[in-house]
Amino acid sequence: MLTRNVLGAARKAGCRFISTVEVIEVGPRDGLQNEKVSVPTSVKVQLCNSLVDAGVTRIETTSYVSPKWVPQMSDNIDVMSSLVSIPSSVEVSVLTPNLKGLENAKLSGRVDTVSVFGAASESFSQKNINCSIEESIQRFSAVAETARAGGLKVRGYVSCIAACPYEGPIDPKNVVKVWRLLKDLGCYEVSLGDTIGVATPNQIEKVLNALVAEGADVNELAGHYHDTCGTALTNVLKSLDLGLSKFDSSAAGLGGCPYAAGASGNLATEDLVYLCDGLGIETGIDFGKVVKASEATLEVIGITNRSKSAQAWQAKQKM
Ligand SMILES: CC(C)(COP(=O)([O-])OP(=O)([O-])OC[C@H]1O[C@@H](n2cnc3c(N)ncnc32)[C@H](O)[C@@H]1OP(=O)([O-])[O-])[C@@H](O)C(=O)NCCC(=O)NCCSC(=O)C[C@@](C)(O)CC(=O)[O-]
Repeated sequence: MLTRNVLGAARKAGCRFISTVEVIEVGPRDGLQNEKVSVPTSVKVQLCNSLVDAGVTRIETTSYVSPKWVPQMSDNIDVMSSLVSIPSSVEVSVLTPNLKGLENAKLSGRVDTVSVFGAASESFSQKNINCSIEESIQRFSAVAETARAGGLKVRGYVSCIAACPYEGPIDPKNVVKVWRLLKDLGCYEVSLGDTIGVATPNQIEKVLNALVAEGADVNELAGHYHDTCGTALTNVLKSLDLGLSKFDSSAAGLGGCPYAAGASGNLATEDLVYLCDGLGIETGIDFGKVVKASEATLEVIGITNRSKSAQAWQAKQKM
């Protein structure tokens, strides 16, 4: 339960009565997929295990896509075979664009959820998965049917909810159209991707209002906001105000999409947790442990933590 003070703070910040936020950690997949330095499997496994140790209860660990298209994820089978001991209370998800990906994902024995990923932009669909939106839904339909028959949950993504790197601004109607198709094929949750991180809160509001007007349940939506223009946290705040309580984020703000030039990382998990902690919203995640979780990965890649709140925390630790 929220205390009166916390509720007051949340109201002041414009948030509705949200007391818990579900964080879907996508760093090991979305965060790493675009890194040019090949990250050893053992480091990816350590990242996943440390994030779970930090309190993460939903984690996207890898993707079963073509190794020619995304070489960084080519060790998907090895990564997953090292993660079999992740507690069953943690929901493990992976990307599967087609039946081949699904069949490989099923081999691991530790996948709870497979994610299919569509786009509200034709051009992005072509560049990302080499087919039209319509063709992608046909593929996803086969994936969803087989996955659900095998007891797996199916999550959907809609990329380019505000803008496309090739087509520019995207009409919310196109987002609604793809959301509906994904829902109809059995996705229990649809994650809304501001793929190139350019959306501002008013645009997020338009998209969410358009979805809700067409019958979307906010409890079955997640925000997936990249932070290219520094607006990801404000988009979270706006989304909380509109009733969303699930957000994808990436430890250390790692990430970028191989088919969206210039798109920087996801919203950093640290910044999401910091915001929620300050608003008195539970995430179940230990801030300091998340900062530490990505240290080895960052060292291999040769970069520092991109999260502002993590940087401030690290500076304080050195004092
Ligand atoms: C979708 C495909 C596979 C179509 O690729 P394609 O070339 O059209 O597929 P294909 O069926 O013609 O197969 C070509 C080759 O790929 C192989 N292949 C085919 N499927 C698989 C598979 N599942 N796993 C492993 N190998 C596979 C297949 O076996 C064959 O191998 P070959 O005979 O040439 O040796 C390809 O376009 C692809 O892998 N694209 C990568 C997409 C990707 O990972 N993008 C980044 C993730 S999406 C994202 O980041 C956005 C998101 C989700 O985060 C939300 C947001 O921010 O908006």
